[in-house]
Amino acid sequence: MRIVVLTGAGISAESGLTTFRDSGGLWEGHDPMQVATPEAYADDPGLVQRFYDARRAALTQVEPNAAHHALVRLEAALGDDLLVVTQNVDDLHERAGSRRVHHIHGRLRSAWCTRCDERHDWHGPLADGPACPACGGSELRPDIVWFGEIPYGMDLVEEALEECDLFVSIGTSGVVYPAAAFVHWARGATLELNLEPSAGAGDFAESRRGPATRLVPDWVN
Ligand SMILES: CC(C)NC(=O)[C@H](Cc1c[nH]c2ccccc12)NC(=O)[C@H](CCCC/N=C(/NCCC(=O)O)S[C@H]1O[C@H](COP(=O)(O)OP(=O)(O)OC[C@H]2O[C@@H](n3cnc4c(N)ncnc43)[C@H](O)[C@@H]2O)[C@@H](O)[C@H]1O)NC(=O)OCc1ccccc1
Repeated sequence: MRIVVLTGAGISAESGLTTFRDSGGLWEGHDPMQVATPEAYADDPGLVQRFYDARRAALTQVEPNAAHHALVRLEAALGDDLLVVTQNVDDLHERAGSRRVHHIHGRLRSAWCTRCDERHDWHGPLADGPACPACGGSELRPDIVWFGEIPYGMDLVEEALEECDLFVSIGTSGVVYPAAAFVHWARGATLELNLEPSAGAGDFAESRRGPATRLVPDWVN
């Protein structure tokens, strides 16, 4: 049984990470959808860097939850027949022990040098313009896919969806594309596990309602 699991902010909500739409959504009075754009970074790089520095720092205050851990158990059972595709930029899947995780929208704990194109594991702030460990330049940006930018590894994801026997979507509102279209790209059966109906709920063969920390372990066990 080849399974592709798509996760969104809802799987990390019970770990204490605010989702995009549930937290009243504002950051320093800014709509995240406005800050997470190359235009915002061009206009006010300091604002965007502080946005991601704050979220990167918040990772030290949270731990993976029962939903993340259940997917680790599923990976132990399925091995390479399970792929977790996440829209999340947090590292809770990996900290729970998942190995086969693909971040289509990037990672908070990675910095990308737009001068030498190197990527570096990064835990500290970027707002103070640190030097790139590879080229010494000061053009490190968050390794995050912003609105209007192409998500990472779409070929890998498309192939996995075309070959899967089951596609499961966990904790996502189904509003942001191309992730919101994956249910249509999936060849196999489709299941949604979400607190409330997502925008694409009607496109799933089955939808279950409830918190991820209950729904995901129940589904895996
Ligand atoms: C807003 C939307 C209309 N706009 C888009 O989709 C745009 C434009 C667009 C492209 N195609 C379109 C077609 C139609 C319309 C618009 C478009 N898309 C893009 O720009 C994308 C790039 C989008 C990526 C942007 N970056 C992010 N993140 C990183 C940044 C950052 O994190 O700061 S998106 C970001 O927002 C999205 C947030 O959604 P969710 O994760 O679902 O979170 P949300 O808060 O919305 O919902 C939480 C859900 O969880 C549930 N929940 C809450 N608590 C729990 C709980 N406890 N348990 C269970 N469930 C729970 C709730 O009920 C809720 O349903 C995530 O994807 C997240 O990564 N790029 C692109 O299309 O390039 C071209 C292309 C495409 C394909 C191939 C080649 C080229």
